[in-house]
Amino acid sequence: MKTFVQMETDLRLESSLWVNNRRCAAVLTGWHFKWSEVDKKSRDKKTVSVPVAELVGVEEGKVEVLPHKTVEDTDKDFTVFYVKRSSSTGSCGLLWRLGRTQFSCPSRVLRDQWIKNLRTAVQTHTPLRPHRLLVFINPFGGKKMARQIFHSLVAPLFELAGISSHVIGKTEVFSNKILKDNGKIANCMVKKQLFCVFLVLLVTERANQARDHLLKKDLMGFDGVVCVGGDGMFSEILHGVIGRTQQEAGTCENDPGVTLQPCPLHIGIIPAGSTDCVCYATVGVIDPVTSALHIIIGDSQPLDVCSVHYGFALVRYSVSLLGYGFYGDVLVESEKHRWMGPLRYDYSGSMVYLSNRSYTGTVQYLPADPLLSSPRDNTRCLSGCTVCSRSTERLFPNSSDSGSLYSSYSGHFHNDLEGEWVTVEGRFKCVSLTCMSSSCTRSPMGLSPSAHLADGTGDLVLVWDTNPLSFLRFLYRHTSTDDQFDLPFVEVHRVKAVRFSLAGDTKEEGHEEIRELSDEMDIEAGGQVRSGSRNGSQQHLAENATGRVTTSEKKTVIPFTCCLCCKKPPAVSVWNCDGEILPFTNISCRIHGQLVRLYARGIEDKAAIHHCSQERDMCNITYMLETSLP
Ligand SMILES: Nc1ncnc2c1ncn2[C@@H]1O[C@H](COP(=O)(O)OP(=O)(O)OP(=O)(O)O)[C@@H](O)[C@H]1O
Repeated sequence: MKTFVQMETDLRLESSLWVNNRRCAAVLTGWHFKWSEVDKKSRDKKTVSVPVAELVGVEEGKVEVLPHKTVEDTDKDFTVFYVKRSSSTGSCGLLWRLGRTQFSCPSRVLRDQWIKNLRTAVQTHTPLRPHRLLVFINPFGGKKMARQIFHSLVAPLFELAGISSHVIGKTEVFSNKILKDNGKIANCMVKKQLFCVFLVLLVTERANQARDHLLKKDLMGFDGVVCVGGDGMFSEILHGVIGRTQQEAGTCENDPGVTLQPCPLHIGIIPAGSTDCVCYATVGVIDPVTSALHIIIGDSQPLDVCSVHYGFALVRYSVSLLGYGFYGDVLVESEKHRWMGPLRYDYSGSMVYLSNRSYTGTVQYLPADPLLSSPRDNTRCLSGCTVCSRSTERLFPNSSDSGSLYSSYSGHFHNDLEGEWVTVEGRFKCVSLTCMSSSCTRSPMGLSPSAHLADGTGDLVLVWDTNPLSFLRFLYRHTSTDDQFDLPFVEVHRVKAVRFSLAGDTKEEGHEEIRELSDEMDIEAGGQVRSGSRNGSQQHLAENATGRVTTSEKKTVIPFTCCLCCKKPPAVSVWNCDGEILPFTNISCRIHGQLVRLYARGIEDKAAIHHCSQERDMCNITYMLETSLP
């Protein structure tokens, strides 16, 4: 802290600058860059204050970015790019846009001093800005627009921030990097602006290519991985990043009791899928420009991850929804109607609802400390959430500085599996577990509105069997602000771990199903499970470094085979794990606190930001009046 104060003092720069031919008083304090018109009456005077952490780039001359980048290279001007917020309708977060202001100085010397100081401030105070990024683009995700989204909206911003998106083509070779192109693998050249940043682009040609790349290729020197796609693509990258970290740490992911190592690589999500739930729940808006700006400034949002095991074999990781019963059935049904596009979810939801099914099972859960937080406490996990920050200290107790770089957490993770398990048994409409609110555009409050992104817990929602009308009421409440847990047949528990097993009369059928699936899925002792393919997009857990898994990929046998008009409803449902069907019913789940980090900062509180900026303006006005200008 002492050094920063010192740096802040060192970096102080104050002078008159001209914006649109109007004289402004400008001050750079290390943490903020502020300017306000000096010749206006004080009550009309407005101060613009940009945190240094939110500066995107500083360039010489008068720079325009729209419709194309143009630079008028004068020697007394410079242009500053920064994050500018605007509210958005229909989203819970704020849209970020690129702010731009051109400044003129009385002399070239002063101009150069401003540029140098602004760049130094950024380099000093934003240590998590990425310098090397690996970008994966799924050209088939969502509306198949991922490539265009990246090149038209994201690459220009990366370039401004010094992350050039000039693709090395067949005729161009940059530096000594030999690159494959023709649109498959392209490397980018680097232009020195704020930083020297290196970007590698990979447009995927098949499902799981990104995951395999992350598991097997040299990742030395990369700070982060950017995913341009939807939730399925994010999940692929999540598995790659976690798997690679455990491989390198020598941690056995198949052991359900093992403490997983937190991942040093950050993940950035540029939303370009048909469902972008993880992006929505961590940023508050589905907007490629907002997400790109979070990546550029190196925001860092820890995220809890749930591991799912079948016996001593890792099945998958989940961050948003792990749901049995209704949510599993809807996924199975929707897979049969992929041709309908996104409409298939509405159609399948209605069909499954009308079939009015429920399933027996035994749920065991390990409750989280009720004194820390509760799923019914009516709080929202927003940017700067105190529950999550306190959890960082609890999850990483031996870390000397819990605000320090993430890599320093390694090896200090606290294995928090103490407590008494609770067992409930009965007939459920659905059982679901989520590590985040899982809010999305359709359900702005999400599956569990008070769930936290990074507190090391998940919310377990048990919906007991009930009549169709009551269940509809429960489902409908997800689309409004009404409390979906305030119903007599619904329970919600904040938990650290969950086990599910088939119970009662379904036991035999369940075992049969698992035997069948075990035949389909080769599991070696201590090895990982490889599940089968779902329309080419299901992600499979890969062979680990030791090559213990040897099977080839096989077709998934979905146990839930009967159609909705069957006379006899199925006794067993399936698990929906972040949009993928799990091939096992009896599973154990465990939440790993802050296992990965995203280039995000959580959902910004619109009201607080507005209040804060008003206060800052007032404060700055007073400050300006008191400051004598040169
Ligand atoms: N080149 C590719 N060809 C086919 N599938 C791919 C390719 N690259 C990635 N995938 C797979 O496509 C799946 C879906 O991708 P993504 O999440 O980007 O799009 P989406 O439209 O949101 O998907 P969903 O079908 O889940 O709604 C992912 O599971 C990913 O593994």
